[in-house]
Amino acid sequence: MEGTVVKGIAGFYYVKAGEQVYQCKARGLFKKDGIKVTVGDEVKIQLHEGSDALITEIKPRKNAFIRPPIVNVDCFAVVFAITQPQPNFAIIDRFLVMAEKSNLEIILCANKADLAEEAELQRVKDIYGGLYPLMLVSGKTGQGMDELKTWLKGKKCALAGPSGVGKSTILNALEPQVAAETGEISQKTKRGKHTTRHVEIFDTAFGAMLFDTPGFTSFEVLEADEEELAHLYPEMQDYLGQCRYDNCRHIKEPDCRIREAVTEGKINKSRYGSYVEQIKEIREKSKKW
Ligand SMILES: Nc1nc2c(ncn2[C@@H]2O[C@H](COP(=O)(O)OP(=O)(O)OP(=O)(O)O)[C@@H](O)[C@H]2O)c(=O)[nH]1
Ligand SMILES: [Zn+2]
Repeated sequence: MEGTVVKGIAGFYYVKAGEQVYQCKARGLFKKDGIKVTVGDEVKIQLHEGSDALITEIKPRKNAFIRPPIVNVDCFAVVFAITQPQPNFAIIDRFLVMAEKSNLEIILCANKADLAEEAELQRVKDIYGGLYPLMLVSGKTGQGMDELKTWLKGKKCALAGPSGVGKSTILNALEPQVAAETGEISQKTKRGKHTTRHVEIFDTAFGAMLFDTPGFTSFEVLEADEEELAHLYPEMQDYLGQCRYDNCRHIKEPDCRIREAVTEGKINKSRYGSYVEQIKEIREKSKKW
């Protein structure tokens, strides 16, 4: 039988196959390959009468995240607030770069549309409108939720974004049942900062599977290298290879096509600023080693 690992606690894995969830054990067989069964895994299981089922095979993964530990994410909904708090575009772009690197579909959820001024909305549209599907939503009023559901349907999705932008509120608007269960857990988690908690993926009535990943707020490391970074900015693709130097990093080099495109307004300044910041960060990090 085949199914999806929806939860792992204390050595047990919970595998959803059809409408049933089976409590399973995983024997040592994966450990020798350095693989640990993870939430999101597609697996084969064997049922044993009178005892726990056994996971016998892990299917190849599409992608894998360490913090939080989840795999096979089809879609990242990167959430930010259009206002209150003001968007931190550098952080949004880091989420986007990570998502680009992970081979998954990206949608942007600009939340708190109910509070946003026209100018604030316009700024967000100017930066991201042509790059990614951009949804103006409000977890509070429900604006945009139907459109969001249509995008998420049929996929394993994670809401990602900084603290306080409204991820829990959106989750609640999408599927109150899921939010209720995760709310309880986060209450417990908030008591101790380093409490580890389990990750879970929930089936929704509208046909998406949602990872409950409240920890998906920041990144330990930016895993791109200098050369790769520009490839993770979709708007730069058309211009790569047209700079004077083959190894141009598009910072100060002469005859740089990317910087030209920024001047011409073809690449957004805010996005380019994030790129430069990330290059500097990658350089800093390589100095330490
Ligand atoms: N007006 C308005 N307020 C919102 C909206 N979405 C969230 N809020 C409020 O913004 C605050 C933060 O929302 P949360 O859903 O807790 O944010 P979060 O991203 O889950 O935050 P963390 O749990 O810290 O990661 C709360 O006070 C919400 O009531 C919205 O669309 N409109
Ligand atoms: Zn260049």
